[in-house]
Amino acid sequence: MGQIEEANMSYGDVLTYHREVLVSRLRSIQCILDNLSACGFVCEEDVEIVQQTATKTDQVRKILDLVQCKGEEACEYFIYIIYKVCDAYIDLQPWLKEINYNPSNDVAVMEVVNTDPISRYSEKLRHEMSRDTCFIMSYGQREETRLEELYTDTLMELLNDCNESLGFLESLDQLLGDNAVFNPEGETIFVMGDAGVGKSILLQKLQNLWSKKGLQTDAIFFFKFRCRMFRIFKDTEQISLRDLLFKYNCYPDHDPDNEVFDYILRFPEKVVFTFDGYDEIQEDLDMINVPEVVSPEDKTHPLQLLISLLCGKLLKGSQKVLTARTGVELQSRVIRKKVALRGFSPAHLKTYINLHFKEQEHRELVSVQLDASPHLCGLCSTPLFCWIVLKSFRHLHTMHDSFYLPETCITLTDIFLLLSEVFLSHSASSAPSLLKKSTRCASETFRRGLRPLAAFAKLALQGMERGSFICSQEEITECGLTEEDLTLGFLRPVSEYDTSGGPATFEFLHITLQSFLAAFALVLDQQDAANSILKFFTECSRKRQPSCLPFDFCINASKPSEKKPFDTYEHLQFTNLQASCSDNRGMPKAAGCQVCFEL
Ligand SMILES: Nc1ncnc2c1ncn2[C@@H]1O[C@H](COP(=O)(O)OP(=O)(O)OP(=O)(O)O)[C@@H](O)[C@H]1O
Repeated sequence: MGQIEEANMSYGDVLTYHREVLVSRLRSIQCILDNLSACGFVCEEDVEIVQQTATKTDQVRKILDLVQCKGEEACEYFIYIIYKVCDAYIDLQPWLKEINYNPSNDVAVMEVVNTDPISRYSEKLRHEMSRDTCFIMSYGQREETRLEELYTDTLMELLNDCNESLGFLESLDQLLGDNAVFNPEGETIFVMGDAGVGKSILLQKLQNLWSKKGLQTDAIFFFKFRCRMFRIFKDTEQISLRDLLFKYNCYPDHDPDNEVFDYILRFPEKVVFTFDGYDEIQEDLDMINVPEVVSPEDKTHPLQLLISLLCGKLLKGSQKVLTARTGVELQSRVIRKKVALRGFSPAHLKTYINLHFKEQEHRELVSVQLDASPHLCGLCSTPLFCWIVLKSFRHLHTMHDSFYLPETCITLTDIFLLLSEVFLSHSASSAPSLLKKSTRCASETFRRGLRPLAAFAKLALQGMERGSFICSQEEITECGLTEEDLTLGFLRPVSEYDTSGGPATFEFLHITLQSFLAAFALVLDQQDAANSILKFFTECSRKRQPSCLPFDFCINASKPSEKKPFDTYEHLQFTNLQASCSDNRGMPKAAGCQVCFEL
């Protein structure tokens, strides 16, 4: 026999006694009907009668009447459904505690299927999130690696509002926890770090953990956004919060009564958001000059929605993780806690090498090379550069049986040249003979690959001049690139936000690669005067005030609505750096590059 506090009461009596609570708090009616019907407690006609009843509360009354007519077993099963599908009947969980409900052995063997739209949507989100996050995209579309086979922890330093260290996060699953929160009123967890330090991968891992229920949170919804997505909207475009969530993540199925959205509004603490790459939209936010939106029903510009979410004007209490490059400022009152990504420690680097190379002999050879070159090793604390370096080692080994990089003192320029060589040699080589490795001849590879390389460089420069990281098929063709060139790996498709079914757009594998190629285009163009090589320097010298977004647009009431071509500066710094490196090879060595890179 199951237990309820009013020990002598029958389940039927409990339903009568607590009828008011049940009528006012029971929401997901379909799930109750589905299960009652599957177990034969109600027939099709009963279901129709309930569904034809006008209001939700009257529907609950009808169901209560029905189960009470069917007897004790039906009444207990009704309570058992509420007990089992706790997400959907979250409002009634305190009531179950109050009556001290424990299922009887008889009812515990009965099946309950969760057909509630909220739970189903949560499952759908988890499923899609798991599918979308289980691979790390590398080498364009050429090669994808399972996240779990390559993900390595990085140093995650907790900071206070004065950027003083509060220690290090032990593991990523604690990111959403209360540890090191310096401003409980703040709504946003701010993760910052240099280009390529692994901010996006960290979010990907976080999303993947949530999809597998491996994250310390009881959030049942998780919405992920790349901030650059917000740039695809025209200035005049307006959307609702519902569209932002569902259209740009995933739609709830079978939810005629909008229960999912209502639930999100009622229980925002059950929602996690990640917004990746705030630096990419900082200037766009500067231009917004209308007051913040606070109504979840209103349509407004998506950037307004973003600001309202980050400030907690919308869905207050939801958890938000925002990433940005080092140097981007947010007002402290918005920030709940701050995490600075510091890249791989020597121990992480060792783990990462071991994941890359299965054979002990190879691991040792690579480690010896890295130990012999402190500059190279320094670069490898940044996961992106580490990935390039290790890929290059692997490529040299596969193609030429060698594990030796050309110089012991290596600059970023060398690293990107090596990456380009790897890409270009893919097109040049027929499969290497099983017995004989080819002899490496970098100059020959570049000579043969000059046409596509110059075309990619032109494309990169044009994008840089426009302040754009996305290129259309048309621009690609105009630069003389063929379909075959696209498979080299310099570009990767960006299709995630192309809901209109329009032609595909592309982005460079990484923004630093685009910067390098843009610099390459400048030095390639022999017609250009020497001073034009450094043309982005003037842009970077217009140093901007650190922004106190997301509030300063309220203060600066009117700003020009025209978008400036040079929105952010770091990639331009990088282009300048590469241009000056290329102009005088070997001058700023890797460590120097690293310092400039952080400017
Ligand atoms: N934790 C990690 N484990 C393994 N590889 C990583 C990790 N972090 C980053 N990488 C590698 O570095 C590359 C770049 O990482 P990511 O795109 O996350 O950098 P980022 O900090 O978001 O850069 P940006 O500021 O330019 O957007 C990844 O594609 C991946 O190959």
